Amino acid sequence: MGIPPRRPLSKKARTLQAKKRRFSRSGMASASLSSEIATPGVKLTEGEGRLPKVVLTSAGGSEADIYLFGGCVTSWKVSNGKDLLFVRPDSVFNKQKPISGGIPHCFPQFGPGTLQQHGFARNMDWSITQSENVDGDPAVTLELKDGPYSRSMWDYSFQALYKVSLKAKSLSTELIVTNTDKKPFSFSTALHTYFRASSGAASVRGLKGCKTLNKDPDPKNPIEGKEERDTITFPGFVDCIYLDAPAEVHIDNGLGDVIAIKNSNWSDVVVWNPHLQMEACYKDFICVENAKINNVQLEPKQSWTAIQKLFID
Ligand SMILES: O=P(O)(O)OC[C@H]1O[C@@H](O)[C@H](O)[C@@H](O)[C@@H]1O
Repeated sequence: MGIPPRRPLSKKARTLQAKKRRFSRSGMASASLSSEIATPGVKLTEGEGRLPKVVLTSAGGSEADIYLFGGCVTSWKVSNGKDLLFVRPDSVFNKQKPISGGIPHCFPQFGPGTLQQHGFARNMDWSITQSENVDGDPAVTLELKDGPYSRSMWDYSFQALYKVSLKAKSLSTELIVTNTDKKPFSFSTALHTYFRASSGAASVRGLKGCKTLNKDPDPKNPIEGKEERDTITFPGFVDCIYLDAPAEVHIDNGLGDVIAIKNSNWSDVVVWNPHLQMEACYKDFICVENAKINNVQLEPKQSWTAIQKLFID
């Protein structure tokens, strides 16, 4: 019996096949593409530099962009169209450098340390493993696994799952790191969130009483202290770690918005503004980063989970 002749593909099937070919060439997850495309409010598109980008659109009118390169959320637009995140004007979208803006990952090192600054996760292609839409609220889960590039720096087998969920007034992320190796490993991590702001008018509340590690003037030898202020402002260069921070912190972006950052298991917060080190853009953002500064130790098969929720009134 010969091979039966193939039925010609419909236009929709041809487009899907072409997309699958395009993204699998660059190492992206093609297996998940069809289910991803079938999920309302979740779309895989080409972003800047033709890099694959997931766009989430909620029934409540909010929108979020997530680049697979770096697993980086670059935009969170609330229903009035305002983007509450910031991407630095010096960002490049060519995989030669991490995307400098939005919510880059720092993993498996916050730094400074023996690996590259902030680790390699922001320099690797993540893939889509799942997408869903619950009552008009979309979510996508990205995955990062070790490969030759990560192994050359950090010789461990791991899986990181990163679920980004969008609602009308919130953007949530859940990070699950699993040790898939036969030996234990340890890591530090952060979500290096860039909030659009008028830095001269912006402030952060909720960190009073925390133990601080001030990285100014020397990031390699931070000065220990305690935060005495109710409200942290940005009159100059700021680079400070807050240890054992509370589960909720508030940002006034100086542009008319108050954003609540709620978290579970992100024990620390980093507050950063480069001031004159980045003369072109320091006035336009502040970074408030949920972080895990002290190492998390994972035995084989163990996982660590942390959730960050950004809310707007
Ligand atoms: O320019 P990068 O690699 O994204 O890092 C920016 C800053 O990130 C902050 O989290 C650090 O506390 C700073 O010390 C650092 O300079």
